[in-house]
Amino acid sequence: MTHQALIEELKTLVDSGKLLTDTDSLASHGIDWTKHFTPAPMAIAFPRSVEQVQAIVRWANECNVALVPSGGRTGLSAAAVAANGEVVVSFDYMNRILEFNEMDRTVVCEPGVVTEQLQQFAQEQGLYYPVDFASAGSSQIGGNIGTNAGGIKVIRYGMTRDWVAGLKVVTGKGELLELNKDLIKNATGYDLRQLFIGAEGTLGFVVEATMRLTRAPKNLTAMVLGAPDFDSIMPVLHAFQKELDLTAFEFFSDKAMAKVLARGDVPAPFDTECPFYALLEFEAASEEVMDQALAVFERCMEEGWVLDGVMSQSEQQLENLWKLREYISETIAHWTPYKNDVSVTVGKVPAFLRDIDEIVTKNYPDFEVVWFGHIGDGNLHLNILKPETMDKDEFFAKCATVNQWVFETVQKYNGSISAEHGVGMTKRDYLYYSRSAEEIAVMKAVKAVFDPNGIMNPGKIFAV
Ligand SMILES: O=C(O)CC[C@@H](O)C(=O)O
Ligand SMILES: [Zn+2]
Repeated sequence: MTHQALIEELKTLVDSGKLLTDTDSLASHGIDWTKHFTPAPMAIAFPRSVEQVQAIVRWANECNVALVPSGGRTGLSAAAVAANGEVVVSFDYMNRILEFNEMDRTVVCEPGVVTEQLQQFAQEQGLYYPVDFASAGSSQIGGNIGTNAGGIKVIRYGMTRDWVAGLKVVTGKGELLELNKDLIKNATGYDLRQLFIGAEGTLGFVVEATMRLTRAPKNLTAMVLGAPDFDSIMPVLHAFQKELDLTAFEFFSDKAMAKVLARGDVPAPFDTECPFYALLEFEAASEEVMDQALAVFERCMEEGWVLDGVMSQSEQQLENLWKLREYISETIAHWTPYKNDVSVTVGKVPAFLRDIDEIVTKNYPDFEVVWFGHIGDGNLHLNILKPETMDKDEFFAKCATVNQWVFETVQKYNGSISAEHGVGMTKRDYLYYSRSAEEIAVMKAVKAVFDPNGIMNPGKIFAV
């Protein structure tokens, strides 16, 4: 079938005007936030119903056309990039909240519901959807499920996986499966819902998700603390966790802070300059909790783990302190960073970070290295900034040579080469550092069951 004939047939499967092939749409919907792939999709389809998604999948099987799922396109591993003539299936028009079950505290969402839309809906019901990150204003629930998105509240609330009560999926064969039926208890064999979470659209499309909500936190209060060295950060975490249930524990280096402050729209937390900063958050539900937090803070100062600190006294101050952390990724995007998103168990973080820092300092003497991340979960974001004058391809090639040592260290510590950004195309060649050959073989076999013709997001997680 000719290219034009394929497009004409596909057009009949979606509502009128909901198949786009103009250059701008192909460029914008064929890519995510990774900047090193050239988008080249065949078309962008915008289904409005489960039936339309099924029709697209059946058509793709018949015509042997690959499909790429597309949500808010805020991914950082190129899992939603269409660079090989695929049809992008965008969920922008399947974005309704369908149902709220008060007794179950669940919300039934179409996959295109934006994370912030769900957070706001929860708030209107006096409840809370706790998975949160800087891109919550654009990312969609379907994409969050596809990548098992984490973010800034994982230390207390876990990952997206922990909030999915049930899923409806269209497999790579076009079948509609209803997974777990929103039950809390269900001991009836394999939990297929979990397979689709973090599958990056390689098994099928999520077409409906029931998400759990929880009690809204009371009087969230943040502290930003300046530390004299990295080794002081983990004792601070330990000291606070002994007394309080933290809702966040993040860290960032002086370089990260300097870039954010240079924007001019975020106030400095205090004057003392420190090499590292921790941002922690807790529910100051009573005077007693507040006193406990202040007592721990004083102890950290006495021990020399903290040089200076500030605590939010209002919503506005809470927001401003969070901006210091949440603006980092967007701010450093200007330097086309080479990204790593690695994790180890929390107890191994100090030794692991020291080893990795040694590797990057030795190998990137001329590059700026920016450390930040969700250190309370053992998740570190290592960003290497491109010098302004260096060519992009040369820079990425240079960074890729150092990967081997970084990932060997990850493997040595039994860590993960992708903590929360997924594998996509950017990390697929390194998957074996985190998953055994047997595991990868099982994953491929699972894919073949749900997607025998290999039309679902090929080339993501593993090469085709
Ligand atoms: O840009 C990054 O490396 C991390 C992005 C995001 O996961 C964050 O924690 O801000
Ligand atoms: Zn992150």
